[in-house]
Amino acid sequence: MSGEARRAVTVEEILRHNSQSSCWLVVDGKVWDLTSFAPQHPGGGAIIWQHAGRDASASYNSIHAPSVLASNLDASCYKGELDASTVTAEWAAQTANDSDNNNNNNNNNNNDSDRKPPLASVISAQDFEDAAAASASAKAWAFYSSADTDCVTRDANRRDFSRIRLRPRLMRDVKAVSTATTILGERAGLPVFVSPAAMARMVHPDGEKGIARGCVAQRVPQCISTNASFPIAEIVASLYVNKDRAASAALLRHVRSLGVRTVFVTIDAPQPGKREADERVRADTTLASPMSGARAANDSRGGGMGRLMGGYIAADFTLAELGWLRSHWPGGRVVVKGVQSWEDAALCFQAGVDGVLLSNHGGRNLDTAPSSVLTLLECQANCPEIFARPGFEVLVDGGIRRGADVLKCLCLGATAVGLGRPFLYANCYGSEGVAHLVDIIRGELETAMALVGITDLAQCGPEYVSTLELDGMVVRGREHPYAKGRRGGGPGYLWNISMYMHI
Ligand code: HEM
Ligand SMILES: Cc1cc2nc3c(=O)[nH]c(=O)nc-3n(C[C@H](O)[C@H](O)[C@H](O)COP(=O)(O)O)c2cc1C
Repeated sequence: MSGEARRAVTVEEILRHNSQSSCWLVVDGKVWDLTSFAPQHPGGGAIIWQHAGRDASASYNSIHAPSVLASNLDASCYKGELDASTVTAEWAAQTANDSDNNNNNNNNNNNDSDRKPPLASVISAQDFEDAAAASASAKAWAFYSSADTDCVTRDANRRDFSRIRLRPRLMRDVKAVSTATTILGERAGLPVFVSPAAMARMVHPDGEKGIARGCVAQRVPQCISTNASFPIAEIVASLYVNKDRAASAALLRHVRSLGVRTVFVTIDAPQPGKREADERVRADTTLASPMSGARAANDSRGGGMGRLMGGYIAADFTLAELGWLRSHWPGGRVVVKGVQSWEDAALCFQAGVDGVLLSNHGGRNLDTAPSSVLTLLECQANCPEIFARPGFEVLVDGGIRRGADVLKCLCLGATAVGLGRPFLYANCYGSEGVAHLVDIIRGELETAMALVGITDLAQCGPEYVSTLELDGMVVRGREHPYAKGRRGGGPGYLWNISMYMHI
């Protein structure tokens, strides 16, 4: 920052930039010009314009790490230090009103401890979910829990696990049960990893860092979203996501240089879903802040936070570009996340990637897509070869809430499973909550393993599950069993992949 930019800036001057056409705001005593950046803000321009000419520290700090502004904006956007001697009671009071509005509508971390039960009384993933429902802000709860339109797929992800029954084999020695395994070449304490989820800071100031701390000791690998609340270097050692390929390549190089060995490419979000609970909360916020201009961010499909995230996503990343991705990820592993049909799983397998994550984004993008465990069954029925190649991993996420769900996936050929929302919910308690969740899932898995008669994950096999209740829903082959008519021929098989990186 230049010497000139370090000058003291008066409130009177800041107030001259209180509009969309000239938008300055103060964060932690520093004055920033966000005029050009605001329309591209991934969380929407409205939230920034709402604070034009004011102090935005409370709003900013509840979501972002201190370094985000400086590391994403050009140095010329920094205007100097707030001249504290010029702060008037009226300016300070307006700022306080804004923060109250924002905290009520958007953020949290304000005195929620009395609404959460003590951690020691939490004994299941569902208990964590209930604790989050009771203690997170309306905004955070809507963002985390919502899913596309009628939430059919989100709910089926969970329900289909209860439709698969375990088949115990008894009279075996199950005194010593081990859940240790390897996931994508990394030693792991159990066959579970953290699925990437944006904005973990909405329920706890430590955000993804808290999840990381809770996982390291438990040897649970964490997949970090490019929409994380912190710079990546602060988590493993926040990312500004850019859909232009050169920026993505630079991002890959940076992440690789931090020692990250696996990149997950999420393909199931070329368009974000229509998450109505999330959109309704945003609509409420807009109404509460008439000067925000947020209506401009709403279109006929709604303007929730999830929808705004879509601005990041390139909808033209295709199978052919997996080679490009590999060239920018030398020596590392590539996993394709969001596979929802056996045909795409087989294509990824043939393309030579290191694995697929069978996932429907927790039901957040395309409602009525198959539950993830149904996709797993579909792969078994149509392309069993993908389970046989050493080194090619079939991972699953979506609706996994119990150790028994983990066991069912492994018995059906998965090498490991991801949990998304449970980690976000556990993070309401910070890293301690995250570690506690891992303990719970491990304990449930050990019990389920012993009770079906196995002591090591290598012994998992399809003989321990009955899938009869789901078998009628498993697609076989490429063709519809009887619907053969097609108007206009159709485009055949197209692959539309988004460039949405994860490490
Ligand atoms: C260069 C600076 C900034 C960057 C790179 C940035 C980036 C982001 C990103 C990636 C998101 C998440 C979007 C999503 O995943 O849905 C977000 C959301 C958000 N940001 Fe920023 N941001 C910046 C500045 C600010 C400032 C100055 C404020 C305060 C006025 C702010 C307040 C918020 C809020 C409140 C959200 C949540 C959106 C919502 O409530 O719907 N950000 N930002
Ligand atoms: C709040 C939230 C944010 C998410 N953000 C991302 C993301 O940034 N990238 C991504 O690939 N998947 C994202 N996902 C999807 C998860 O990685 C995962 O596929 C899904 O949550 C698994 O389902 P579950 O929540 O039922 O465990 C997100 C999920 C949630 C709930």
